[in-house]
Amino acid sequence: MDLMKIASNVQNISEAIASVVKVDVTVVDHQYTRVSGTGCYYHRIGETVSKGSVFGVALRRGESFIIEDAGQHAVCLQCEDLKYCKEYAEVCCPIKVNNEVIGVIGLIAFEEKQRNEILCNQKNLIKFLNKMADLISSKLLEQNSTDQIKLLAKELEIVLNSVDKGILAVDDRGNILRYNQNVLQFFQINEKEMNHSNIKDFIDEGVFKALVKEKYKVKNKEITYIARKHHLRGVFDTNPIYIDNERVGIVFIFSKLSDVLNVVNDITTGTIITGFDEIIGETTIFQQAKMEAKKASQSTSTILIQGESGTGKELFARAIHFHSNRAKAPFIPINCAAIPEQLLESELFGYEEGAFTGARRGGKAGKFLLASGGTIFLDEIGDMPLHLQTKLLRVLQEQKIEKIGGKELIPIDVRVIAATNKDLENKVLEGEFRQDLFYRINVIPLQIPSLRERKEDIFTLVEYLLNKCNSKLQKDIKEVDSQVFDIFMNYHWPGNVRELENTIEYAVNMCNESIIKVGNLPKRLVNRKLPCHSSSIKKITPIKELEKREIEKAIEYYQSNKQHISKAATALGLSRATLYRKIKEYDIKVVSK
Ligand SMILES: Nc1ncnc2c1ncn2[C@@H]1O[C@H](COP(=O)(O)OP(=O)(O)OP(=O)(O)O)[C@@H](O)[C@H]1O
Repeated sequence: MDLMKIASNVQNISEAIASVVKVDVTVVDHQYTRVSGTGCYYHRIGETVSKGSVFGVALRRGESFIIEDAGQHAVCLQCEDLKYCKEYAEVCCPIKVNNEVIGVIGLIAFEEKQRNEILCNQKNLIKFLNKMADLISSKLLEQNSTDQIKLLAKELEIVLNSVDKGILAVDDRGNILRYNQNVLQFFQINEKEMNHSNIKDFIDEGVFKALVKEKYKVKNKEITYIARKHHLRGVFDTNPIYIDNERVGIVFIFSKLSDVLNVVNDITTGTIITGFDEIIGETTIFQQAKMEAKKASQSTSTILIQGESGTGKELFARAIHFHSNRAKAPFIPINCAAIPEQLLESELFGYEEGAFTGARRGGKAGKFLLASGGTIFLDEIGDMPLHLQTKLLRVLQEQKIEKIGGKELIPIDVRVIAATNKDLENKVLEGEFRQDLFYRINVIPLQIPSLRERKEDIFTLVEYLLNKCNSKLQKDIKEVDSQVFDIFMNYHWPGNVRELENTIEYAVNMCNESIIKVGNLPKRLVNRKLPCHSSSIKKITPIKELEKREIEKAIEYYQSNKQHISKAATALGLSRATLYRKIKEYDIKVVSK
């Protein structure tokens, strides 16, 4: 508690007292510094008084007392300044805050007349001086609370400005009460403009009215703000401000949509960063594909990746994204075949609140919006229904999307990489895929070779996948037996690298030694004695067997008919005699009715 903080107040009070009481007044603080003074003490404000002086004693004792005969009093006799002292009498009173002495106020007589005045009014003067001491201490307390409030306000301002969201408090009518610096950046306006604004300048009046219905509490409400050249999409939350159970306003917390989407991306896909060095393959045909993909990553044109299932199309798409200058923005994959047709449109383009029954409150941002600034990977695009192909074509041409139930076209900046394991050109010929969309997405075609076409890569792939599985399953298998490689090289790998990866994982699970042997492989690979193309022979049925089956079928079908043999023979295109011969030959049982 420092009296110096209210020095000018203390001086005013001292002067007021001096003019009423007609004696000089001075105040000394707990550090023996003169804070105020009238008459000859006025010029001595700021000096340090001696600890042995009357004021020093008063400070230490913490009680009021009077010196009637200055110079003779026991206290005066110990004072270092005794020989210079011109005082006749003194009244001293401690100034206390919460029982702590923070200073002393004193009345000083420099003449006999003043001394008499003091002596005649001793009681009243002490009472009066105590009241003045209380006045000074309450002034100090008041100053301290004001300082604390100022400090709190400053701390709050620092906290509000260090939040990376726009925070804005308004009263019930929408008049601006408080805001942080981010709000100014968010709406790109200056303080003067903000001070003259109303919340309805930033959000739709209808939205503000709806807030009343929601009891001033909403979450993730979308906002589109267009003013002058500034165009912004964001979301906001609100909370009512209550003081003593009375609502006095609302606080808005604004975030940029792109920031929210980046957070979503960081949490969902952001950690799976794929580089080209994770795509394994040394053969010329595969290296060629990797080189083309690297080149494509430097452009923003649409890419169509074609290749059989499991060849690594998604791996390539990821590597292209993370090798491009969009790497810091989201990579959003969506499998067009895995999502039911009715849901695919809302997954891709999102919807507004109330767009259809069951639509989520606050609507939903589709994958295109989530991919803002980044890349969307449309996997299995060949399975996209025709009506969505039309919508996708429009989006790609106009670079704008329209949410389901939405009224506005939202500009987007998204690179599209599509992939398919179907023969898309054939689908175009059969009318199942729009030709114009095919040309629109096939700007940079990328063909990923099947594992069959690059069997030499099996060696490096096995080494890579073995390491991957070892760390996944916490095993330490060193190598793969040469007989296993023989089987791998003779197999036709319809599931490509995915199938090889799963085969290795199976073998690592089954292997209890340090080398994977034939016995650790899945049965489907080991039991294949014949070269890959001969497997189809098993499926070919001998003609005689087919003939027997068809005769049995015809006889069973006509068995309730009196002329069942004649009918069956006609149906089979045989004479009755030939049919009888074949029934005998194949030992078919005939039950006649
Ligand atoms: N060249 C490669 N190097 C290392 N791993 C690969 C390679 N190609 C594919 N893989 C692995 O094989 C699995 C399947 O790859 P991916 O999903 O990219 O294939 P896809 O062609 O997109 O399959 P689908 O057509 O079924 O969607 C993944 O685990 C992937 O990591």
